[in-house]
Amino acid sequence: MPQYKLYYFNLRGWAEPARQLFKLAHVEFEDVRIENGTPEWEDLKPKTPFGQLPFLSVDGFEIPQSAAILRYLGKKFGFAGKTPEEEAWVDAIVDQFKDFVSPLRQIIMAQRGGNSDEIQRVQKEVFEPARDGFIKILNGILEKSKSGFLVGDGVTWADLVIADIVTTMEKLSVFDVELGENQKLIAHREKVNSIPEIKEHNEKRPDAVV
Ligand SMILES: N[C@@H](CCC(=O)N[C@@H](CS)C(=O)NCC(=O)O)C(=O)O
Repeated sequence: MPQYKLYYFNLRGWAEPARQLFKLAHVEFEDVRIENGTPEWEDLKPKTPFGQLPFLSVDGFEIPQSAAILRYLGKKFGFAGKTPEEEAWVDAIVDQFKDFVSPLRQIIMAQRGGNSDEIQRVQKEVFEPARDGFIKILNGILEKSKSGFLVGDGVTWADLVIADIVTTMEKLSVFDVELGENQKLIAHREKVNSIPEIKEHNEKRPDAVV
C-alpha cells in the first residue's frame, strides 16, 4: 500500500471530500494540516506543485488540485462511477460546482469584510442567483435518482463534494435548511453523512465553517 499524505490547511474546504474518501475506502493516510500565514506555509508554498493547497503525495509523487486528487482517489478506491458515462456525470456535477465557487467565494469575502450593505449587495446580486441555479440543477438530478445518490446506485466523490458544500452554505447562513426547495439536498446530505465511515469521521473531525 502506498504511503499517502494529504496536505491542506486546518479547514474542511477543498480537502474534506478527499479525507472522507480515504475513510470510505479504509485506507490509511496522513492528514497534514498547515496553518496559513505561518513560516511553515511560507516555506512549503514554493515547494508545492502549483503553489497552493491541497496536494496529495503518493509515495512522494505529488498531485495538485482538489478535483484531480478526488478523481484519482475515486477511481483507485471505486467511488468514481461504475461506467465511463457515470464517471462523466460525476465530473460534470463537480465542474458545475466549480462554476459556483466564484459567487460562493464572493459572499465569503463580503462576510469577512463585515460591511452589511456590501454583504446584502453580493448576496442578492451575485450569490443568490448562482446558488438558486445550482440548487435547481441538483434538484433535477436528485429527482431522477433511484438510489438517492447523484450518480448511479452508490456513493461517488461527487456526493461527498455536494454534501460538504451544503454544510458550508448552512454554516455561512446562506442555505435555509427549512426551505421546501432545499429538502432534496438535505435528504441527500443525510444519506451521505449517515454512511458509517463518514459519520464516524465527521464526528471526530475539527469543526470549521469552511
Ligand atoms: N482550484 C484549487 C484551489 C486551491 C486553493 O484555492 N487553495 C487555497 C486555499 S483554499 C490556497 O492554497 N491558498 C494559499 C495561497 O494561495 O497561498 C483546488 O481545487 O485545489
